[in-house]
Amino acid sequence: MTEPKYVQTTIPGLILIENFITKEEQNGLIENIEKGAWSGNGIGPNPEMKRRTQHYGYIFSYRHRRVMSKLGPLPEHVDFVVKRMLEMGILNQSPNSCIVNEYLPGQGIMPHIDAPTIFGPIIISLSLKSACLMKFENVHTNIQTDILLSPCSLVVMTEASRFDYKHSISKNLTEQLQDLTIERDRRISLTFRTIYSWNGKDTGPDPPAPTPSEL
Ligand SMILES: O=C(O)CCC(=O)C(=O)O
Ligand SMILES: [Fe+2]
Repeated sequence: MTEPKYVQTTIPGLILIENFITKEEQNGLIENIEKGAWSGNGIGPNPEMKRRTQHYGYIFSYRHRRVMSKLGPLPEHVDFVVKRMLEMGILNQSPNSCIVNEYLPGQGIMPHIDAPTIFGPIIISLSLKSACLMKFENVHTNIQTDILLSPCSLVVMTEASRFDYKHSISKNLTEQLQDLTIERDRRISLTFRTIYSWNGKDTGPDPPAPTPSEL
């Protein structure tokens, strides 16, 4: 089995681990995800989104920029991922939200900071299938840095990388990082977060609306 490997980056607070899961584990996850209910492309709860998503734990509305409802615990097929994150000390508490994103060739995500009023201080993304670049832009200096997200890798945004950098994924069909050329293909990611402004109550008060730049 290929061991998880920590990769050094120049972005403060960013943790990058290649081979966080094996190819077999990736295939098992994809098989389960394909059976799940996709939203987007006209289908609720996020019908306006071109990119398809699946929401585990809580339903998050991108249009309303808030958590809409609680679904329950994360599904069993992601348990081994959470267990490994806890064992490796990446988190000391299980996340209560996981959003699956599907990026077809030509799809990406605009530069944003995940809403700090809604989501906790650690944002984790597990990459499946196609590699892509994630661009980090320092909001104070505007300096941009590309990070390679290879299949089966885990990227963990903490501290400055989580709060002082916007992250984005381009729509480009081909990407270049030094000598490496990436032909973008279908990518699936699982983003693990802790939703803390929801207070664990379905009837709790709405979290404060974040400013557009926060999302
Ligand atoms: O697809 C990813 O790896 C990141 C997704 C993301 O940044 C988000 O949903 O906020
Ligand atoms: Fe994000």
